[in-house]
Amino acid sequence: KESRAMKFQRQHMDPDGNSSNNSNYCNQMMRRRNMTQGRCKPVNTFVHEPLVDVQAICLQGNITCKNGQPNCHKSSSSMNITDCRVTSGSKYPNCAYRTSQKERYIIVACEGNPYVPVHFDASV
Ligand SMILES: Nc1ncnc2c1ncn2[C@@H]1O[C@H](C(=O)NS(=O)(=O)C[C@H]2[C@@H](O)[C@H](n3ccc(=O)[nH]c3=O)O[C@@H]2CO)[C@@H](O)[C@H]1O
Repeated sequence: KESRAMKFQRQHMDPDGNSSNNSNYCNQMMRRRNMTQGRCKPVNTFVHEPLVDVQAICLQGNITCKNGQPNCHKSSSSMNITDCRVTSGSKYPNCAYRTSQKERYIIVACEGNPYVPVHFDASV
């Protein structure tokens, strides 16, 4: 069974990638990372920073997550990310995404021992 930490990495980590001038990045990556099975996952963010830097976010002060839990943390600096958003013309199983490259602070939820990211909450 995939751990929540590994699921977070599968869904959100792409340290060596970037989507600048690759409008197909999300179409490729959403499929490659298994987020187009059963349905097209509507929204997903990939983070183009080293894993250790994203894990270090869990050391920041606690903030409230969108779901009201108190175990979210915001990155201390902005990060290179790609937002993938399903297009209106997208028809399962041919999931079609808009690729948006951004520099944003990111907010993740952390859990466990070791205390690591398990959920991507938002970017700001
Ligand atoms: N505090 C917590 N602590 C611990 N765990 C927590 C906590 N909260 C949820 N989980 C768990 O996480 C799991 C999960 O998949 N949550 S999810 O909301 O659907 C993820 C969102 C995110 O993947 C994506 N998104 C969204 C915006 C964006 O900018 N970028 C972007 O990528 O869209 C998804 C839907 O929004 C689920 O098991 C839930 O129980």
